[in-house]
Amino acid sequence: MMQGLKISGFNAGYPKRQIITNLNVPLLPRGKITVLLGPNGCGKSTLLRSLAGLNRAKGEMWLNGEELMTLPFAQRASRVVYLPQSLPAGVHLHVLESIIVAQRASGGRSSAASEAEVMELLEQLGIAHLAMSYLDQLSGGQKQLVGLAQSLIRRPGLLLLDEPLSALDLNYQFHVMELVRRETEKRNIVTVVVVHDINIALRHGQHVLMLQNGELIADGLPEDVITPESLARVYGVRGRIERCTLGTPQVLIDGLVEAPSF
Ligand SMILES: Nc1ncnc2c1ncn2[C@@H]1O[C@H](COP(=O)(O)OP(=O)(O)OP(=O)(O)O)[C@@H](O)[C@H]1O
Repeated sequence: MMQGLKISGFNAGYPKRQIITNLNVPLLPRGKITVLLGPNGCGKSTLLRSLAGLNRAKGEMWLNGEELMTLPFAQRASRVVYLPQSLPAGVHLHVLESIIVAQRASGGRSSAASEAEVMELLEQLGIAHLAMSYLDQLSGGQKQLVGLAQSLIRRPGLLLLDEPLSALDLNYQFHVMELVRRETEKRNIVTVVVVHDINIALRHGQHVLMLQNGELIADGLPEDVITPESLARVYGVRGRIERCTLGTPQVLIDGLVEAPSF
């Protein structure tokens, strides 16, 4: 049985607008973080939402040998969790309750998490002290961490995180990506994370997909996909890859490929 996520002939979009056309992704590995990159508006959120069954789509998606597109929504939702860019506003629950509610919403495939398990997860995310705080009284970054806890507690086979770092400070970005990497490995799941920061992708991604205008233009190891050529083609910037003293690759941007005219 094929392990990982395979996407074939995938089409997705909105009633009057097709965004993703005939997307084929040979295999996203299990136990590893795949980073999804691409310019604003290229279709990253549309793709993730469609994989989660939240947007209309056609085609095939195979997760560990099981075809998910033909499953009833509730069964698919127990296997695929999508964390949107921001949590819905106006939910008057405290953090602990919201995580228990999220877990119950996962369709009962996994046994109920104990309060101790939820608290341990909050501890790992550094937000245990917020367990009794109301969601609508949290900062943007704290809400993102709660969203991550709500996603992980549902024990998905496919975890889709849409810009989970956008409100986090530098230290938390690092901490959260390390946690997501550890959990992805421990749970042996497929995790896809949308980020805009190329250096986060290089440092924390173990596989990279690059989208442009709804089409997959590169798929592979971070250093094979993030190159001066792809940066110029996809983002229109002149970039080079340098190594820091610890050997980690970093992108330095020297300017735009074509200077804008004023
Ligand atoms: N509900 C909608 N109805 C019609 N078009 C939409 C809808 N939502 C998004 N789009 C369009 O689909 C295209 C892809 O949007 P999407 O949000 O998937 O891009 P993205 O790559 O996630 O962008 P960003 O990096 O800016 O978040 C955009 O042109 C957008 O205008």
